[in-house]
Amino acid sequence: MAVSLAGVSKHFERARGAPVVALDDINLTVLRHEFVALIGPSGCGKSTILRLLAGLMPATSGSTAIFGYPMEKPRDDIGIVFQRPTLLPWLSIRNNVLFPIRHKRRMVTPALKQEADRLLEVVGLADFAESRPSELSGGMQQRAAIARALVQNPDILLMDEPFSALDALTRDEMALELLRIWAERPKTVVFVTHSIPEALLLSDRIIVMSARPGRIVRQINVPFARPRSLATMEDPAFNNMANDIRRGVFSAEARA
Ligand SMILES: Nc1ncnc2c1ncn2[C@@H]1O[C@H](COP(=O)(O)OP(=O)(O)OP(=O)(O)O)[C@@H](O)[C@H]1O
Repeated sequence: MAVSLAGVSKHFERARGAPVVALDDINLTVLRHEFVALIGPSGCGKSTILRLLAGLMPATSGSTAIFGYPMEKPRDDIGIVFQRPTLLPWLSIRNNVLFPIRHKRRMVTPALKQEADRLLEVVGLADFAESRPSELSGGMQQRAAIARALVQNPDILLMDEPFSALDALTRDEMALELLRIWAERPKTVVFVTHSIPEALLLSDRIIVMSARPGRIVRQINVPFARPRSLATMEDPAFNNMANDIRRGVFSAEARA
């Protein structure tokens, strides 16, 4: 088991009024090398789940474990891609990608530098390695942030709507690239998205959450064979499943 949440609730205190119950009794396990997508209405607690798994904050109750160990603080074997790129403005794109390694090991070997350049190539930024973040578009910065999350080849990758800042074509390209990277270097992925087709294209299992307080209302095993490609999305079964999930997400049950 790579990831497990057992009876997890998260309340946020507010300056005024009762605390916000963001998550209520979440029970979720993710197997090693499984690719899981989290979907659900805005504000249902998807990002909160990722932040708990990343060790960025504690749960109010319940337990969170990574590889069987209670999650208490951020770990080096977890890569995170947030909704926004969060690059350091004074560093070049290459040095941003290398930042987690520099931070951890204090020195960067030529092999790691090569790996950073390889990843920049993969995300289409080879020509921008020396540029500063401000010289890149939002989507390009996000691609750099994806390369940064991958540079340590983490066992667990947490991705919070990582492609939402990208245009539709780049988004599909990056999704397929992520699948390729995942096949080449298997890892456990928890991927938050608002896009049902993206969740179907990428994941082994889709977790559907209800509106706040966030609960898991449905889990769907995605049956499409791998490797997947854009052709997978042309399969009529793909559309049927997407429509079925869409109805579920918008149903009274999901909003209860
Ligand atoms: N630091 C915080 N302080 C107070 N409330 C918070 C905090 N972070 C999240 N919340 C609240 O918790 C709930 C869940 O937020 P979260 O960001 O996890 O939702 P989400 O499903 O990721 O939303 P979206 O799809 O819009 O990104 C929301 O009601 C939000 O207002």
